[in-house]
Amino acid sequence: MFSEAKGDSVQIAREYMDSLLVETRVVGAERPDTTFRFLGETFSTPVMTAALSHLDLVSMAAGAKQAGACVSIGMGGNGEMGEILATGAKVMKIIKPYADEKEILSRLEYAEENGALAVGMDVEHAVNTDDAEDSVVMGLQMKQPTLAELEKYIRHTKLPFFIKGALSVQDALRCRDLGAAGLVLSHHNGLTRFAVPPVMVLPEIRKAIGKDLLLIADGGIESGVDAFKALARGADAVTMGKALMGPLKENGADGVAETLRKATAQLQAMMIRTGTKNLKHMDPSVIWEPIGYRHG
Ligand SMILES: Cc1cc2nc3c(=O)[nH]c(=O)nc-3n(C[C@H](O)[C@H](O)[C@H](O)COP(=O)(O)O)c2cc1C
Repeated sequence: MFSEAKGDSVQIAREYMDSLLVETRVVGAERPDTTFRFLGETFSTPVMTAALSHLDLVSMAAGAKQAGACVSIGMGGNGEMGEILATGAKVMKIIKPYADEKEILSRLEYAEENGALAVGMDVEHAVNTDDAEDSVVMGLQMKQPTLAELEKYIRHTKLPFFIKGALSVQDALRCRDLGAAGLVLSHHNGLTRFAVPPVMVLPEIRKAIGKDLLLIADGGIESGVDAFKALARGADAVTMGKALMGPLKENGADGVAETLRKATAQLQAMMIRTGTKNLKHMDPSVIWEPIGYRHG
């Protein structure tokens, strides 16, 4: 039997993130620019909102828009998606791996017809954590999509398609071959026990796929310092989830905007301290990691 406490992937990811040290390169550093160009749009920051659900996502989107950030949204029907899109925020809709294909196709079609920026699927949420049963989420049955099904969903839409839950080179290569636009590297709040932290596996995935896929690091991003570490290790963007929930509850859209702006300011400070002039010049060699795990 494993230790449940030790197998908590959220905790493992936190400890790994905090073990990473940053080398300063301040001499002659230029004022950094956090402008983020993504899927033909320009954002003020590469810090996005995570694909949350069962919350006031309309205010979340309004706050992200205020801060010039891209929004991802999770489970929810087309009605809610419409209200979120009406805020004018740029939205990536992450669709659950529903067993009923109609649920997937209708959301893909709605997202495309109503101006979403991108879509995706959180494939990591198909099965339960501690048995091999398919999950039931909010009364809706999930199912692990086959490669053929995933390819069908990707081809069903003209929108860029992101696979959320890929966390290995094997999955990254498969997603690229299926025609995905990118990955959200995630273990979905520890759904997989003892999961390799996204920020740990990032450099290996980046090396394997080069620029073929956009990489978004998800999980445990609580500050601009965390964001900097993920970006330096090869992410194009990061998402912030739980860290936005308190500010959303307390101050609605303004709380979300303020938190995203603060994270972006912290990211900018880390960039100036490391001589990183913009997001295109992130350099993994500024990060020092303790010698520890090796891919076995
Ligand atoms: C309340 C809540 C609802 C979530 N709903 C979804 C969802 O519907 N779809 C999804 O892909 N992920 C969902 N997630 C997972 C988040 O997108 C994210 O992967 C996870 O929270 C880790 O990021 P964080 O540490 O920044 O929160 C949810 C997380 C929370 C806390």
